[in-house]
Amino acid sequence: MLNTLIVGASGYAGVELATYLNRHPHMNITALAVSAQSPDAGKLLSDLHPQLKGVLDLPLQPLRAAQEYAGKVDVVFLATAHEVSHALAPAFLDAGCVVFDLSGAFRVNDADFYQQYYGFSHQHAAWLDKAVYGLAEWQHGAIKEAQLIAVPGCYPTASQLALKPLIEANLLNPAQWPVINATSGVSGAGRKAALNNSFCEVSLQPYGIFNHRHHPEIVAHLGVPVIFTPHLGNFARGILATITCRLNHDVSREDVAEAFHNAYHDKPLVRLYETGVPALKAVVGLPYCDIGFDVQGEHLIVVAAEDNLLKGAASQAVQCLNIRFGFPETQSLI
Ligand SMILES: NC(=O)C1=CN([C@@H]2O[C@H](COP(=O)(O)OP(=O)(O)OC[C@H]3O[C@@H](n4cnc5c(N)ncnc54)[C@H](OP(=O)(O)O)[C@@H]3O)[C@@H](O)[C@H]2O)C=CC1
Ligand SMILES: CC(=O)N[C@@H](CCC(=O)OP(=O)(O)O)C(=O)O
Repeated sequence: MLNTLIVGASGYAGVELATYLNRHPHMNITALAVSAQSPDAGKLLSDLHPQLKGVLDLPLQPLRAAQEYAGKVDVVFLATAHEVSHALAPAFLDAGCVVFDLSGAFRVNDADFYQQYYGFSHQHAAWLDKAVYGLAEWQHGAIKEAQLIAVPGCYPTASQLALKPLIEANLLNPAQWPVINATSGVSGAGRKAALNNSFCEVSLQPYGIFNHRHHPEIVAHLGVPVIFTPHLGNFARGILATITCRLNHDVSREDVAEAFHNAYHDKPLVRLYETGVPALKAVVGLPYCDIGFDVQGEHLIVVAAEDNLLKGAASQAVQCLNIRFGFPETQSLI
């Protein structure tokens, strides 16, 4: 059994992690933590998230110092804001824990990127260097060796799973950058109340045009330029990405299907559609990324759908845990 701590357990991603890890046969949840000043400290997780009543009635503990858990936990999940993960991860890593960070704090190995897109100066270049990007289907070997796994962002997971097979197979015409239009449910913004994610304010709108922090994350890991425009929709969860690309001359529909098949035929958490394209209802509440496409001449439209809190966050983190420790990849997920 591996002892684990979930930091940020009361949040939207944290409660999903707690649910998966609670039913994982090789994991023991040692503690659930929130901030030292949290108004929820001392409450049961199941008081805040009643779907866990009688299932997981552990209290939320205020996290005063990471060192309190040294020697007591083997694995730490950080489901915390980027700055919080940035501050906490090194202490857990120095104590020998394997850390799965759901934030953006260790995803891109470029210190300037953090100043520009996250508004803080990165202080842990050595850990940034060692961190492995946890895009599970593509990083199996590196994840197995890693002590710090930076779980990808929600939009970057859907976008990269859709585009990477096409890029690897050299099917895309570089003269036209892939155009990613993706819509997320409001849970993508976390559980804290804010005017811009309150019920009456949200309709359907693009945001972060040309400057969302997931754009450089996608480009850094795909290795090709893209146009990325996120949208906020008036539903709770799910991301649907519609991606328009230009194929190289003479690339057929069959070539596209073969590239996806080669990439994912043995990957249980990516589901390919032989015809049609996915809708959110196929993936909400589930740990899959579903991918479908259509071709007209040299034009290709790929659609990828996932639950932002699951394949876009918590289930991918647990998938990475399973890979890291040699458990079946879908253990506790399906
Ligand atoms: N929501 C999503 O779709 C996705 C989220 N992510 C990333 O996952 C992380 C968590 O996101 P999400 O669950 O949405 O966020 P939430 O705002 O819902 O939850 C944040 C959690 O962190 C806790 N917390 C805040 N400050 C501290 C602190 N100093 N020490 C310990 N715990 C703290 C909060 O509790 P309290 O404030 O009471 O202390 C809460 O439990 C973020 O980095 C986010 O970017 C990644 C992919 C998708
Ligand atoms: C709808 C919404 O607000 N989504 C968030 C992205 C989700 C998230 O938490 O960001 P990471 O994946 O980088 O951790 C946003 O656009 O900032």
